[in-house]
Amino acid sequence: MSIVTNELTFYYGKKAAIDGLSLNINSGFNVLLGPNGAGKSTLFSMLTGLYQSASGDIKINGYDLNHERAKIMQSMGVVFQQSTLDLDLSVKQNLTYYAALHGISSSQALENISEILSQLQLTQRLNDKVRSLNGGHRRRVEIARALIHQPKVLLLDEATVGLDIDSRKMITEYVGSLSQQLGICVLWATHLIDEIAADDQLIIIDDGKIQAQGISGELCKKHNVADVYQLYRSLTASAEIS
Ligand SMILES: Nc1ncnc2c1ncn2[C@@H]1O[C@H](COP(=O)(O)OP(=O)(O)OP(=O)(O)O)[C@@H](O)[C@H]1O
Repeated sequence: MSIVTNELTFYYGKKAAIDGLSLNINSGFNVLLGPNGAGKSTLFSMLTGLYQSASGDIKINGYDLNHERAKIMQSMGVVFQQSTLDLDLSVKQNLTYYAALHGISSSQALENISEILSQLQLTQRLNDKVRSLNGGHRRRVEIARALIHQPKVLLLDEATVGLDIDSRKMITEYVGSLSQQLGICVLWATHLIDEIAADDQLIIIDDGKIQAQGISGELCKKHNVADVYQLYRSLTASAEIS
């Protein structure tokens, strides 16, 4: 499982939001850390094929995004920054509809949903309308939806922003355990520094460029700083962080 980008560039008008970005990540929990405006969401839009790179290329699990997008999408799950759930449908309806889009049979979908909702402690909410769920539960439904087709690559853009501490902890631990148990390649974009463990793969992005990539604890040693916060401060121009 891998995501490899080579010299990616993306412009909004004349401004380069992604600027010659080369990334190489494999199975496991990979944290993409950067301040507001660093280019995280733009990179996600490129990795999902929504935005076309002005130059460079993207390979996901060995497939070229320009030529084999359908194959990539079959094994990619995405949780975007903004919710895309239908609030007036139930949890089950949201999930079964998405499973059907992936060509999963109803019986298989129900089996997958039951297992994932149980892991996410949401079984009791299966028939509730999404509108009645709190923010943490809605996020869990989005993660469940992204996992229904058993993806090999999982992208999450600021999945825990705005959630309370318990929900954040539950979601980060769950996604972290998925990446270990199933060998999924997770790319977890965040600007919340406390979500990063010393053994996580860390990619620091700023100004549309990778500023550092490696095991979080090792990067701190290499840059001779005490913690990720100091590492982040030393590598980003306008660090504003929670
Ligand atoms: N639709 C747009 N039009 C023009 N500029 C944009 C647009 N979207 C983003 N930008 C700019 O591109 C740069 C990268 O933005 P992007 O949203 O990718 O960063 P981000 O790291 O995801 O930030 P945030 O954490 O605030 O979402 C920023 O300078 C931003 O102002």
